[in-house]
Amino acid sequence: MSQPVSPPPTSNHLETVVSKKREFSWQVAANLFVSFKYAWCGISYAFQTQRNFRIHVVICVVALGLSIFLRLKAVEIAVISITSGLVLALELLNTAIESVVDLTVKQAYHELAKIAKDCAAGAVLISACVAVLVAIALLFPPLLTLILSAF
Ligand SMILES: Nc1ncnc2c1ncn2[C@@H]1O[C@H](COP(=O)(O)OP(=O)(O)OP(=O)(O)O)[C@@H](O)[C@H]1O
Repeated sequence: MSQPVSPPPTSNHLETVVSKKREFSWQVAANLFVSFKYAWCGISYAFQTQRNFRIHVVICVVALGLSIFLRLKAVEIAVISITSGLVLALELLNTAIESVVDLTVKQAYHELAKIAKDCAAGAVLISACVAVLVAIALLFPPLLTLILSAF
């Protein structure tokens, strides 16, 4: 049994949505500086409320600090920065998705809410595993050399 599907939007409908300058938004940032302020609010919220985000921030700072201390090549520091930044960015998106899901279903159980949250958490997990592998591959050899040279 096929489910009823709504017809695709007409080009006229799309023009209406696009031309009305985000009429569904409660507020739109007035300028670039205000946009940065809201972005910082999001980062600050995640840091205060998400234990995993705090852990990832600490690990990223340690990894970047070590890569500078161990005088890694610029390209290696860039790779560690990219993988670290990806973890933090996905953690923020995970928090955003959690909030939207909670806003939508509140405390009710819904299979689609579970899929959305589980997939968002999975994205963070994959990026974190890749970041750890990259950090081990790039930091471990010079770290081992440094430790062995101390004895
Ligand atoms: N409304 C819901 N309906 C169905 N399952 C839910 C719902 N809310 C949460 N869950 C399940 O509980 C799990 C944990 O929910 P939570 O909101 O803490 O997300 P989380 O991704 O684990 O959070 P964090 O990233 O902070 O650890 C989700 O991954 C999901 O499997």
